[in-house]
Amino acid sequence: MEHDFWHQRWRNNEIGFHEIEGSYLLKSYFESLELSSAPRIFVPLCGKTRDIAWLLDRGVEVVANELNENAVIALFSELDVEPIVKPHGVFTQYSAPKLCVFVGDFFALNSVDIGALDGVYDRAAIVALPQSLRDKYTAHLLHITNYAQQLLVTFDYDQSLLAGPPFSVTADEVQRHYSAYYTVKQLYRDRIDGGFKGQKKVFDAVYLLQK
Ligand SMILES: C[S@@+](CC[C@H](N)C(=O)[O-])C[C@H]1O[C@@H](n2cnc3c(N)ncnc32)[C@H](O)[C@@H]1O
Repeated sequence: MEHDFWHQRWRNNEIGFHEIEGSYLLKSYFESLELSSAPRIFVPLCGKTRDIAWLLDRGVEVVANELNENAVIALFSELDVEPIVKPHGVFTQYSAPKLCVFVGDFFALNSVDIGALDGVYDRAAIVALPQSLRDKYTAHLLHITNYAQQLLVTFDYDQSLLAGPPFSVTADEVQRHYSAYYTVKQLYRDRIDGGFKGQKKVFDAVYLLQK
């Protein structure tokens, strides 16, 4: 999607993807990741997700990325944390103890920006991107995270019935992107009560990607 599309969504507060209580799927499946006692997790395309608060509460150090600066300002405000804000290459870096968010284009991030990681948490990141960008997204994510294990949360539905985002990312597509690098395990898939955007048959799914 064009950057303007997302900036406009944030400007108009069209953020139906945002979960006020955070994702119950993260809470249910986070323990599946094999983590050290002080893990460091990357959250791509993070919006102002409350999942970051949940991770911080568990002692996880979070490094994240988001295009829209107002989303990141809201993220810190809702955490009730005053960030240190400074330029970092083409990014603006918002940081606080145990949290660093790079504001700017995901595709401009590199592995040095992100540093060493224990894992990646992708919720509504791959599904935010159209098919034409998803190969590029997964290749770049693998590269900058040095193939760190992932907890991946997706949606799938009949794409012919609904234009994204969120886009439908099926189990086959997850395999196609990642099976050369990880063992891909589907931990969960179930129908979302009521579906979304007028579509009743929508599923969410959780995958664990580990070497
Ligand atoms: C569907 S939302 C998901 C946000 C968050 N992961 C969540 O679960 O609430 C996708 C987010 O990706 C951001 N985004 C889109 N394209 C991006 C890019 N190229 N680089 C960084 N962030 C991007 C959007 O601004 C938006 O906040």
